[in-house]
Amino acid sequence: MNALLKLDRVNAFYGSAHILHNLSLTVKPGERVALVGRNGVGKTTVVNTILGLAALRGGQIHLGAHHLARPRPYVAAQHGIVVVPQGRRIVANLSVEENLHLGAAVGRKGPWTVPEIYKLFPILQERAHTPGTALSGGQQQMLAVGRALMANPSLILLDEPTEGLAPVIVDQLADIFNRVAAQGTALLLIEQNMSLVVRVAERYCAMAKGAVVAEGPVENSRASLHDLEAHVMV
Ligand SMILES: Nc1ncnc2c1ncn2[C@@H]1O[C@H](COP(=O)(O)OP(=O)(O)OP(=O)(O)O)[C@@H](O)[C@H]1O
Repeated sequence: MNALLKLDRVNAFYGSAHILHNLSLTVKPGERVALVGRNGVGKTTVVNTILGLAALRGGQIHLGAHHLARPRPYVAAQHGIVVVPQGRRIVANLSVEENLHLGAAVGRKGPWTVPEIYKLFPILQERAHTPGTALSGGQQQMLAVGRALMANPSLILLDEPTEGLAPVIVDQLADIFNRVAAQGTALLLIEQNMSLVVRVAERYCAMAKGAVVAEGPVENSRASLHDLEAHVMV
């Protein structure tokens, strides 16, 4: 079976700044992969390159069987790959429910509808008509995940979804990510909180200086946590 996402020796730039250096990475259907590494190694740039927000100049990206010649955000979504961006980017003048509908704009059919999102996140139903940005940080993150699910993706790229959130919210999100993955959606989790990574991921790719430099299995164990922390310690 084709990988959902395959980056093969990708080089990416912001202007003349060369950020990704021959980076290779694969996510298969249903897989839960963590992309880890210190601040500034280029994790967000991996996402930005898939979306066309950083310039791809060398190497290849495949989304399933599709060769991504000109990356654009809507092209990724059409092929079932959606992003929960760092900072969430909830649209300020839209309600919670309107923000959810935005996620469905790509028109992919599948199990996720507004009522299904409300079953996953009852708090979003309670606050359906509130402006999205009036929610707490944790609730906004739930909204960002719900909005991504509305595109009925085969793979969700989560860019630091727990940044700045209280441990109790992180626990809730870990549970949600596991429920979403159990239903068959693959995850690529960019995360600094390794205790979340060991609860959600089954494999890690560690980055340094714009390339993947190590890969391995992840288990919900102390040994795995220790192993992962070595890749992010400054
Ligand atoms: N728009 C931009 N223009 C130029 N350089 C950028 C731009 N965005 C990021 N960079 C640089 O690219 C490098 C990689 O940044 P990136 O955000 O991908 O790292 P990261 O691993 O996601 O780190 P963090 O955990 O801090 O988000 C950094 O040196 C950063 O300063």
